[in-house]
Amino acid sequence: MDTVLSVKQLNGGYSRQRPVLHDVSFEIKEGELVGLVGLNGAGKSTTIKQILGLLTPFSGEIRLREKTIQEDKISYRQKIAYVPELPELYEQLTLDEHLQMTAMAYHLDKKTYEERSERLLQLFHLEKKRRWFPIHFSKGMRQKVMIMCAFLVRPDLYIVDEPFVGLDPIGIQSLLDLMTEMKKSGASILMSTHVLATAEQYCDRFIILHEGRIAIEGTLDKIRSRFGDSKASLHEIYVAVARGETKWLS
Ligand SMILES: Nc1ncnc2c1ncn2[C@@H]1O[C@H](COP(=O)(O)OP(=O)(O)OP(=O)(O)O)[C@@H](O)[C@H]1O
Repeated sequence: MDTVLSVKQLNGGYSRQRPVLHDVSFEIKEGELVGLVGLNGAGKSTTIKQILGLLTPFSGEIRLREKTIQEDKISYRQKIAYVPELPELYEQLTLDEHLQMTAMAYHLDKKTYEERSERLLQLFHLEKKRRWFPIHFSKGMRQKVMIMCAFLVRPDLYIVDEPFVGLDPIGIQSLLDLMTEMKKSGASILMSTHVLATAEQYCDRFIILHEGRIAIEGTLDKIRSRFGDSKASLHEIYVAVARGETKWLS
């Protein structure tokens, strides 16, 4: 499978005097769902901001389909869809208008837009709310709008930041089903989450960040074998390592 995202020896953060990320390297291939895991402040959101191009690496590089953001900013950005942890909607646009604006930004044709948006509206049970403004939405409904916008465009890479907090069980399952479907069609997904039991079921691989460095990376089987317990859950391994009860495994 081709590599979609390549992060090499990334040092980054908000000020050069106090970098947050230290020598972070990983790849995501086509069709992979990779879980980005770590305690509060470990550097997950900072990693995501670096990939999105909201922060510039102090050193190292990030390539999406072999190109850095500097080489072609527009095409780089169009290959990514981002679902933020906190929904950011335009208060003056209806749900329909959010979807239309996304379709325009990503140059979707009318037929594709109509087919995909209908399906997403049904899946997230929001068909009746298409003319509503965000002020009338609950937090979970706002989150669903962001998810629908991301899945409307079908990019090479989805970046999903903590999707499981705030969604109802049907919303969570719909999102998991969509991610599985997109993976099958070759899309790559980087998902940051604290909900390790769900991550364990759905992610192909994990990147565990601790204090801005990759502490462990690999499939659950690989992580279990390094931990020395073939039945341990990701949660158990992560808690033991983060509490310093066992040494880091990489
Ligand atoms: N805007 C900012 N300016 C300066 N430092 C920041 C900023 N945002 C985060 N940091 C620092 O960067 C480090 C990593 O934070 P980050 O938000 O990447 O963690 P996280 O793993 O996403 O945590 P959480 O699980 O709490 O969302 C922390 O030490 C934090 O204080």
